[in-house]
Amino acid sequence: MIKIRNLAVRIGDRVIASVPELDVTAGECVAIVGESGSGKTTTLLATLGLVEGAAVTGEITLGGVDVLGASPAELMSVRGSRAALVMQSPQAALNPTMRLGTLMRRALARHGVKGDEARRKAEDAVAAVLLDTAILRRYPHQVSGGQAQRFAIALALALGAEVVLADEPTSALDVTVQAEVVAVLRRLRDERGLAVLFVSHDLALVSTIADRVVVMKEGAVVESGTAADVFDRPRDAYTRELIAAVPRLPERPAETAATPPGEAGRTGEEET
Ligand SMILES: Nc1ncnc2c1ncn2[C@@H]1O[C@H](COP(=O)(O)OP(=O)(O)OP(=O)(O)O)[C@@H](O)[C@H]1O
Repeated sequence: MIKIRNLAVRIGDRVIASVPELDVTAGECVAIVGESGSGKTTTLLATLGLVEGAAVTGEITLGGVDVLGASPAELMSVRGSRAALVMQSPQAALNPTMRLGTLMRRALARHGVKGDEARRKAEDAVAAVLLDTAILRRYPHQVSGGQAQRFAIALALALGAEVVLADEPTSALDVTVQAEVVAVLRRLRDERGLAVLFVSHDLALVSTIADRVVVMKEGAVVESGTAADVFDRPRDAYTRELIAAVPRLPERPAETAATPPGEAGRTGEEET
């Protein structure tokens, strides 16, 4: 789904993100963590071909498309369908004058999906993120931040997204709502094989979803490995510092990779 090799993003002489190797496969969540300015967002935006004003070199494949060699039209097409960006403030990205159902229908129509099929896809996607279909009749200002976030994920699913790139998707939300949004992503990863690239500075939250973790500092990867390796046996001093700064890491879901699909990482909170 995502393959990065020898990525370097430079502004003048300064390398703001350098990632030798990063893969995200179907049914897997990889988190990039690190303090502010470490290069997390730059890496995510480079993966989508959205970095501007910087020189990007290396190899990036997203949903089968060679991002650095693709035409603008090819990039638009992969971003609009197979890969979706979920941002911090989804409400800001939703047209305030349209009901969510209209918004979803218009997006589907642009992909040639109309009528009953569009209605069915919209309802399926909304149910997949554990929202009531009544939400489709509401305007963006009539839903909470967590609901808007989940609707944004539903929109991506309806359009056929196989990979979601989430940039601090939960930092504008309170803790319980954060847990709900992450539970939805976890469920979609486990049940639909969604690939998730999750960028966050919140290690406690990351520990509840990541299968693998990449730690960045000052634009470089200082450590990467399975969540168990990075959280339980950190090798790098900076990773140990980051972990020490978290009051108490929540218990991670039972080893996600070894658990059959549909069972991994499920907790009661997602049913709320
Ligand atoms: N277009 C740009 N022009 C100049 N500098 C930039 C640009 N984009 C990013 N940077 C710099 O590159 C570095 C990495 O930024 P980036 O946003 O990737 O960090 P981050 O780890 O995502 O931080 P945060 O958690 O605060 O979002 C920062 O020092 C930032 O100021």
